[in-house]
Amino acid sequence: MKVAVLGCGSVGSQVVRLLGEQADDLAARVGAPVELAGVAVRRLDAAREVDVPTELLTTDAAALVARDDIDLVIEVIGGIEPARSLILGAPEGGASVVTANKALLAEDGPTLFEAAEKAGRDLYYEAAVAGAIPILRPLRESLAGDKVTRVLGIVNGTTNFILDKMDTSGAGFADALEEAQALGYAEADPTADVEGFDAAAKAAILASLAFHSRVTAADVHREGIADVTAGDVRSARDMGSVVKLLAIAELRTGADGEEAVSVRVHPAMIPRSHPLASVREAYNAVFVESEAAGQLMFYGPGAGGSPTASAVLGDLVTVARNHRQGTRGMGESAYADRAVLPMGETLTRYHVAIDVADRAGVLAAVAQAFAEHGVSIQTVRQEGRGDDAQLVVVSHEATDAALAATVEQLRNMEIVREVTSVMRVEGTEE
Ligand SMILES: NC(=O)C1=CN([C@@H]2O[C@H](COP(=O)(O)OP(=O)(O)OC[C@H]3O[C@@H](n4cnc5c(N)ncnc54)[C@H](OP(=O)(O)O)[C@@H]3O)[C@@H](O)[C@H]2O)C=CC1
Ligand SMILES: N[C@@H](CC=O)C(=O)O
Repeated sequence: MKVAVLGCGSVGSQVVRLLGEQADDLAARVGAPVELAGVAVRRLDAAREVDVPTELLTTDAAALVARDDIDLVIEVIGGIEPARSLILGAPEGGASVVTANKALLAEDGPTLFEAAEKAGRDLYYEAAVAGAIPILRPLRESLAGDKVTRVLGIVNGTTNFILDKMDTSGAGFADALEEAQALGYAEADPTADVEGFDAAAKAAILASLAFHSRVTAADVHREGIADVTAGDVRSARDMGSVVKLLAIAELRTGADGEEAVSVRVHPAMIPRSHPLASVREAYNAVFVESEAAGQLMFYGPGAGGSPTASAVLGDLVTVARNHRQGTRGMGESAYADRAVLPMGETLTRYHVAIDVADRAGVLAAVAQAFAEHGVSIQTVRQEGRGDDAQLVVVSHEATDAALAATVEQLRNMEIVREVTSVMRVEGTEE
């Protein structure tokens, strides 16, 4: 089994290391030696976390993929191009593909699956979602006989690391991000993490598999953590909650009465008693709810070179075994034709902190604003007096559009000095 590794950064270097260190075990599991045949990089002279024999290094990834002795291409370059062309080129040349590239899969997955299928080759991508956690195989295979109704999780290690540091050590956003980058968790451009693009790509992949539907990154409502302030984190703490960046994919009934898919990524407050609240540092966790199985939880390291390489090598063994048996794994399941629900129609809950003028009737006026949009209030409490007076409101579930309109109205009220924090709330309504 001859393997070409494209990219030798955080993930690729660990794939190369494991291919060397586990060579005997891999050969035993596959039933044939697994040989590293080449490693494509951008810079030949860059310092690497692993020693790669000079004769295996190349900057010509396309030529490596086109070699007719390559059985498997592992793509860990990332981004859209040249990754897409290389992944499309591999099956044409007779090789299967393992990739960790969620950005590309969420943008153009079906094109890649079709190319692999047409050529009778495998395309596996367990590492693309939640690092080392086996979550895609369970969704695709173990739960294939069940009906998944909801997937809820923390799927970005970098943002979880940042929010955790802000909560526990009072670290500033920039310092926490720098630490996450040094640890190899962040994407080449950390905007993808911070602005929620990475989590949105993973949410699209999860939703596609969970609901057998075609969901792309563009279908996902996305908000990152760049606007989460120390005040929001403090506000959450005062409520006995934490702020997490959540990816939520669920089946809901649309306005037309048809089953639709709702997929979103946004920061949310969750109670400290919620299992997701205890997911620390760069760990990820994914809850899956299905009709027959009930609730399942998957937890583990969601980012970093070595954990991600573990998932890549798991796929390698599967592909190699298929290859030895002259077969290929099941392709993606047929796509159900489900609409994607607009965010405005999605049911959510809000936590709103409002600096108000401390005078009679304030509470009634604020409650009236919520009522006018059909949003009922779960709890409201007043903090401080005089110039420091603040109302903290937590709503019951309502459409996101109604909640957003309520906040807009609050911002325009004369008695409201400032709406200081608006955040969605997840977890049981107590
Ligand atoms: N880091 C993580 O925790 C995780 C990453 N992933 C995914 O894994 C993939 C790789 O991520 P990561 O290892 O962090 O990325 P890095 O930025 O650390 O590494 C990228 C590698 O690709 C090489 N490269 C870039 N452009 C080219 C090119 N045109 N031809 C050949 N090689 C090229 C770079 O070469 P050079 O070193 O010479 O610059 C580098 O070795 C991405 O898709 C990412 O989303 C998935 C899960 C977790
Ligand atoms: N940048 C990503 C890496 C893994 O997918 C993250 O932080 O989760």
